[in-house]
Amino acid sequence: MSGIPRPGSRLPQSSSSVKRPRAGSNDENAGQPGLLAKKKKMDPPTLPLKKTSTSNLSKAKSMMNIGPKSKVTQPLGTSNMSGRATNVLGRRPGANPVGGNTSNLAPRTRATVTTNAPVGPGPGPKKRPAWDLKGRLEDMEGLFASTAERVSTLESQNTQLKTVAQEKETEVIQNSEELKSVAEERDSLRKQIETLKKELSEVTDLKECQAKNYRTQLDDLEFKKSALERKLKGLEDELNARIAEIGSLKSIVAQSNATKDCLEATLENTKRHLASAEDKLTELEKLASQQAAQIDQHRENERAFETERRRLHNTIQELKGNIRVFCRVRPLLKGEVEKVGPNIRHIEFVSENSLELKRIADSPNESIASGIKGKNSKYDFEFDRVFGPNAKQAQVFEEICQLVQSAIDGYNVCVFAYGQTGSGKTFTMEGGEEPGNEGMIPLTLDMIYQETKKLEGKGWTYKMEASFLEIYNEEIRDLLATEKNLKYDIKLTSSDVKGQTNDVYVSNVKVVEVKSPHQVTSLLSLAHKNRAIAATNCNERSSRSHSVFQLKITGSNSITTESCSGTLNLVDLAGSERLKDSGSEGLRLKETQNINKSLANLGNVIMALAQKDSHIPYRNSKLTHLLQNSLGGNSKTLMFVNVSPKEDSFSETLNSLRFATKVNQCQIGTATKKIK
Ligand SMILES: Nc1ncnc2c1ncn2[C@@H]1O[C@H](COP(=O)(O)OP(=O)(O)OP(=O)(O)O)[C@@H](O)[C@H]1O
Repeated sequence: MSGIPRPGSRLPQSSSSVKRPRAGSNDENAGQPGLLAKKKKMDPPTLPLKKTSTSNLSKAKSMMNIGPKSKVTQPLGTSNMSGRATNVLGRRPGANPVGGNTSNLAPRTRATVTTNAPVGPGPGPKKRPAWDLKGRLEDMEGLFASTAERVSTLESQNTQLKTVAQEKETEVIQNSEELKSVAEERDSLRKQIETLKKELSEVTDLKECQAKNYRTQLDDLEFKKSALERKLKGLEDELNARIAEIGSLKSIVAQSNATKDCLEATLENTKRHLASAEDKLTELEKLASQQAAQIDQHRENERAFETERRRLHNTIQELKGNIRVFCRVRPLLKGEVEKVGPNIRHIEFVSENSLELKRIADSPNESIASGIKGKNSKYDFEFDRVFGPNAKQAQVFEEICQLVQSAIDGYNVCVFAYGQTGSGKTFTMEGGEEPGNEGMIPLTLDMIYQETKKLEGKGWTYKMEASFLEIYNEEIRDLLATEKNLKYDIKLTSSDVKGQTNDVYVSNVKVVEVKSPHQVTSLLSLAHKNRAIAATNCNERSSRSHSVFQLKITGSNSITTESCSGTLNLVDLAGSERLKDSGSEGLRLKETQNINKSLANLGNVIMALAQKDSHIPYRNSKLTHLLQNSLGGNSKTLMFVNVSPKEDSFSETLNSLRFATKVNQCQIGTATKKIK
């Protein structure tokens, strides 16, 4: 900056003391390189001006001869060196500018002159005496002339200075404008700084907020990272396991490859064998077709053998007699053993088909029935088979299975169980409750199923239809009935084209097709239930009625076109005790009379058949009427005579055995097979 002080600023001590702003100083322009640069551009013309101004001032001083010892209190054109605020021309603010008005200057100069103060440099002219007016005038004129000269010089200097001042003023104006623009710029910069600070604080807040978010996110990410690390660990473990698995699989693959090679070799070998086997197969097929023809021939023969077997079987049965009698003595029951001991003293089992009934002298409670010999008397009986108390159900069934075979072959078969109450009839026919004690009915069904299954291979198909009846007081009841109050009548139906009335059937009776042997169990339990409903005591009821289980077996052969039909009757007769011994009266008397009548009629029918009577009294009782087709020429009959082992039943046992003997002595014609 030039030596011209800014308005309001301190006047510098000397030109040399004028401080230039340095970069990095505290001057307000410091740090504004743009402005400094501007100033630097402006400075070069200012610096010479300063020198010029200083030298001009010195010149002016010397021209005015103003020295330090001058008594002029306000020397013109000098600067106030005391440091008080003056303008560049040494004037104080408000003083007249130097050279601005010479008329103002003159009086002052004159005033100065009047003070006789030495003017100009040097020792000055010698003081003239007061009287030397001329000299003093000359001095005054010389002084005036020099003063005028100096005034003109000063005026020219003043003009110069004015120019300079104008320039400076212009410069000052420029500078002040510049300064203003700089200040404005500074203000705007300050505003910008404020704005920036505000923005900075906002940004800082934002950053903090973001940082917080980032920290939260970082925490989340840390958590996820640890979770992922754990997962990674798990995956690594799994990977290791997989790698191990792959290793083992590789070894398996290697083994498999080895096996595959081996198998391929085997395959090749097998192919060779196959080729030879195919050749053999062709031979075998030839052989097989030959054998198939042979098998057909064998089957044909077998069917012929089967027919022949049936014929021979029937012949054997005929030879054995169409009525056969088996005697079965049941074991002593637990309570009976406790009373009389384990031994059956009065029955001796002589052989497989004979027994001896002895009257024991000390036998308790035994009344002597009519026709019974005295004490210690013996009665021998012979039957087709005698079973002792140890005979098992299966053993008994073995003997009757021939008859069951006959029923399958198309014969009508009738199996009776005859004997006094409690002698074991129901046990024999239906069986006991324990497994292995199944009676003739379930065992028969089992056998029929097995046999018909075998016969399927020979072209036979069979159908089994069962019904279960009870004859109580000469009335028929259906033990399988699901409906009540139905009327049951015995009827005959024509079974052939000639219109002969052969088949006996009961109206309204329920006929159930039996498709499995197990079904018989449910049929037997239904029959028991229906019996229990009919009487408060089932056992009592069962001993007072005849029960008839009928199984109609029909078969047809698709190869031979044969067909057959047989009916198997398994009859559990009512107790055969004598009327006078039972002491019956009322309903019981009627029951006993009916039982005895029907049993007697059964005997009569058998006798009539044996004697070949023209009239067979089937219709005299419901039982014989119902069994008409199963008693006679075209049927086979087996009677079980069941015997109680109790000594006090001696008379009843004797009667039963006598009745059975009579039946056993009968020869009832020749059985005929119902084959179409
Ligand atoms: N062979 C046997 N082995 C073992 N127990 C038998 C045998 N026979 C019969 N019983 C038993 O003797 C008792 C009488 O038999 P069951 O009821 O069969 O006689 P029942 O002649 O049918 O009599 P009811 O005329 O009263 O019907 C039953 O408890 C039965 O279990």
